[in-house]
Amino acid sequence: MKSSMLDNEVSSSEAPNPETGTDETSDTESFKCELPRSRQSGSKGKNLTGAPVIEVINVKKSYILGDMEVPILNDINLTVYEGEFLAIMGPSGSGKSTLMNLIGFLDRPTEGKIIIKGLDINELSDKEVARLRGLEIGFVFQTFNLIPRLTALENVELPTYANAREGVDTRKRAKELLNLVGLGDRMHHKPGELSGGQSQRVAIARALINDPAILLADEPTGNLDSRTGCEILNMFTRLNEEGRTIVMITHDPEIAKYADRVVLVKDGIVQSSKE
Ligand SMILES: Nc1ncnc2c1ncn2[C@@H]1O[C@H](COP(=O)(O)OP(=O)(O)OP(=O)(O)O)[C@@H](O)[C@H]1O
Repeated sequence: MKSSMLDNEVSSSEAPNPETGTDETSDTESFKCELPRSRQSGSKGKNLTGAPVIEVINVKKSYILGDMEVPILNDINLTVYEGEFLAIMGPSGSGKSTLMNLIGFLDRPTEGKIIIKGLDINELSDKEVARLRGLEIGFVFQTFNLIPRLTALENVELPTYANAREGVDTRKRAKELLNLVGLGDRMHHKPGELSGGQSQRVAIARALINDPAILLADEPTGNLDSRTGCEILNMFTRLNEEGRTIVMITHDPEIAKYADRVVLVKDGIVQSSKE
């Protein structure tokens, strides 16, 4: 078990609203996230002495449309270190999700190398890639991507059907994770019976089921009201402080403040990287 977050109680700010039983709020416009102290300027200064956990080297990606090759990523170079919280920003259509999908082995680059924890995807079989992805990478998407006919508990367990760590009682861990994200009383609900914030909590629990080293999040708060979004970001902050490497795509500079470092993808390259 990499983190101790399972042992922690869900903080009151992350618990569902006791009056409504949901985590949705009506004051969506007025609410503003208070950045956790550890994220406020001057107190970040994280000492990243860990090994590179993600290396993107001279990566190009194009799509074939009809008989045309459309280049999306021209020459991406990016290193993410163990324990880092990185935000990826950039204009719509610039290729942020494409890059994330390459890092998460959901797609392969046209050229170049992606190395995860020292393993080069180009040198792995499809089976090895699937195992590395299943055990070391957790995904959180803007649209939650839960399976509608499965309960919250079954959705959280789902990744373990393909890949699971040896000796782990996955049912027990799935329940612990749902408790952790404040959904102990919603385990047997299906996604259609959950709010957006609750659905995203299920998706986070699912992403953590195999205790991955890396969390990849594509606009994880994009479909949530601001208060619920803050709660999800605070959850990410805690997961990061416990040692997980996080890469998050966002359009919102306020959300990017949660990260240690922000990179900008534009015109097919990583254009800037500011601490
Ligand atoms: N499977 C695909 N086939 C062809 N083109 C694709 C495919 N996937 C993405 N694209 C194109 O690649 C470009 C980059 O898409 P991508 O989703 O990576 O951008 P993005 O920066 O994440 O955008 P947004 O911020 O709007 O989500 C877009 O022009 C898109 O149309």
